[in-house]
Amino acid sequence: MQAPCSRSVHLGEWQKNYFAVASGTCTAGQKADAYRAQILRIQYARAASELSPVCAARLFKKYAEKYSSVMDSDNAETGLNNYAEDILAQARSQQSDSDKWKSGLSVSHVFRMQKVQEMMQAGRRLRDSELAPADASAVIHKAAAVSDVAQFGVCGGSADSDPRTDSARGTARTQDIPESSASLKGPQSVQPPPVTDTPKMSPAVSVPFGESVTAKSYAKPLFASVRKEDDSSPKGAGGLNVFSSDQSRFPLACEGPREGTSAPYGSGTTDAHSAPALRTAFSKTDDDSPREESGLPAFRTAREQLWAEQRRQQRAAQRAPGCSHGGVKKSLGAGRSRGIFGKFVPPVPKQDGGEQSGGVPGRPRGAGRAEAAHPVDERLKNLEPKMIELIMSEVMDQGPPVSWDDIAGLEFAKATIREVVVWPMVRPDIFTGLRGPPKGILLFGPPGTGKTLIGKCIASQSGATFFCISASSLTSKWVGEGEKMVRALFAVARCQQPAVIFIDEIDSLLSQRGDGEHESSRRIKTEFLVQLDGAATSAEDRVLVVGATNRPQEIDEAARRRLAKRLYIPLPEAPAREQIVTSLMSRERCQLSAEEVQRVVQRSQGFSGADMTQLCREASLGPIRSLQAADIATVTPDQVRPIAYSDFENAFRTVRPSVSPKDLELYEDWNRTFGCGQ
Ligand SMILES: Nc1ncnc2c1ncn2[C@@H]1O[C@H](COP(=O)(O)OP(=O)(O)OP(=O)(O)O)[C@@H](O)[C@H]1O
Ligand SMILES: [Mg+2]
Repeated sequence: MQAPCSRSVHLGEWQKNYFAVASGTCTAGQKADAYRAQILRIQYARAASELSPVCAARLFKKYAEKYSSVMDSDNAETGLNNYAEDILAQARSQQSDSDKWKSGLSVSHVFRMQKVQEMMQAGRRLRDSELAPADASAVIHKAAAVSDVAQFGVCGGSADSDPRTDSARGTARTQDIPESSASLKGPQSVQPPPVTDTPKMSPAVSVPFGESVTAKSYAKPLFASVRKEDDSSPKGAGGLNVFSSDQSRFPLACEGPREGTSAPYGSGTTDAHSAPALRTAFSKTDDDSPREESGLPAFRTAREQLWAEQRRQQRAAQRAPGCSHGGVKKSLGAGRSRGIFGKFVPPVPKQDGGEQSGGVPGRPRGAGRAEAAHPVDERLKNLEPKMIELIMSEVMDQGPPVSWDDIAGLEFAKATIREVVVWPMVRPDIFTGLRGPPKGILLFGPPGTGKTLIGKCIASQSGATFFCISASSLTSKWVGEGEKMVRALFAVARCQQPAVIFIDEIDSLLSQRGDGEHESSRRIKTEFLVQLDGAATSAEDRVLVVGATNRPQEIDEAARRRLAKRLYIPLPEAPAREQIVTSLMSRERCQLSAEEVQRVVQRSQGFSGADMTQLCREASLGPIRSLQAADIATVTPDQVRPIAYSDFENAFRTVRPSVSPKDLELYEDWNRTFGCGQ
């Protein structure tokens, strides 16, 4: 035994199996285990394209023969002499490679079986009297796996011999059998009986599982013209495990086409083992099940069964070119409904609607125009449908609308965004040439100042198709697919234009390139820059990228250049803080006077918008905290007192500004250096 071409694959297992078999101490069952494991490994390696078809075919043939020689051998010491069907059934139910071979047979229980006892007696009678035919009508059931009977030389035993001791002598004992009872020998040592109508008893022949079969039916010629003798024993003829080593006795077999040469793993030169000639006596069926010409199912060896299954798999693989050989093709996305050869479903629903249109649920607001009948865009044809679906369902905006008034302060930023985003979308005919909108905007500033809020507002107000994606999800959520995702994102956006792609935390996507950078994130960044550069877009494309970050200094200079409009989103000024407090308190029961509101605004100098929101939350809990714990369960909302200034005073004790003056200085520096503000 030798390792397959790809030595790195399962090398340890190969070696283990090799030593197990070569040691000479392992049993036939262990050998069968080892060979079977090798065959499986060859199949796996082939399916994973780790082996060439030629190499796989050669190895498969080799190990199939070895396996078969153990399976089909009637030698008690070197073979299992089991039935092919049973062996394969057990092989199929194997859970994993490490499962050990477990034969359904055991010496102890087989010889206790009544029918086996009857057969043994019949065999002894036969031997003693050298008589023929007759009366032995041993009925064998599935549980009686008879092959071992022959293996243990039952036929050759004397009346008083112990079958267990006989078994040790095995084949040698069978040589004592007189010629007249040649058919009683085990498989491969049996000569086909002459065609005769005289039924002969052959108690030791192998019988298929299932139907009860009278022994007399086994004396019939096997692979020539088989006559069904008894309707009550339909499998009688098919159950014979009789093979001749001298196949010239079967002219049909030799003259028929040599199927072995067309077998997928055939090497072109076939011998009696690799291309079982007897099979040619079978009329071929679609499923490769050998059937006798009488139409009855025929016996086939483990080797034949393996060949047939290989052929079937091969044909199935040819019918479905997307499938790998005998394996499961890995695909992107767990719940993928279509394979790569599945019908392409355009992301843009056609007007006639329906499933076939490829309509994607969860259409966003502001994408109405895109629903007009678009032909399938050429630019989407190279993209994976899964990616497109992901973008349509997960990336496109969903959520409550945000208006410009909901954003306190930030007047310059809001005006700029209106100019850059909204107007060009309303009047694309005016915003052309030099007046054309920038391809990218960067919103930068301390945390919690409303950058994401602005993104949501753009989504609601721009009327453009809005794509919102967190850069971190590109690098973590769609691991390994981020690059494709970026490409798909821009392609879909171009098809749905005017479109705005909002990328939150863009610094994690476009951070400075460095040595320690992960390969996948470097690829994502490169792809993003290519797309952002407009290399893949035309000048008329109305796709705007809006990035938001609170770490602008980490952004790669190449990316910075492409995000031409860089807007500083600062901490809210006093009027903005007042607006936030007033807006939030207007939704609650609050008794703050105008003067108290001003006091709150003054005390909250240096707070971000998010800090202001947190302050108001904390203050709103004041009335609840003043309740007795026991009252919480029974109090009605009306009984909760309004929010008072004292609650804000308490809140100031716990809520502090989240942005330090030092950090603020950095932002302002960066704004002075790279910002586009006043
Ligand atoms: N200008 C603002 N007007 C009204 N509310 C604001 C404003 N700025 C921040 N907020 C409040 O703070 C919350 C957080 O704001 P947002 O998520 O937009 O901050 P951000 O700038 O994106 O922060 P980060 O940089 O940490 O992502 C908002 O949900 C909102 O309640
Ligand atoms: Mg944010």
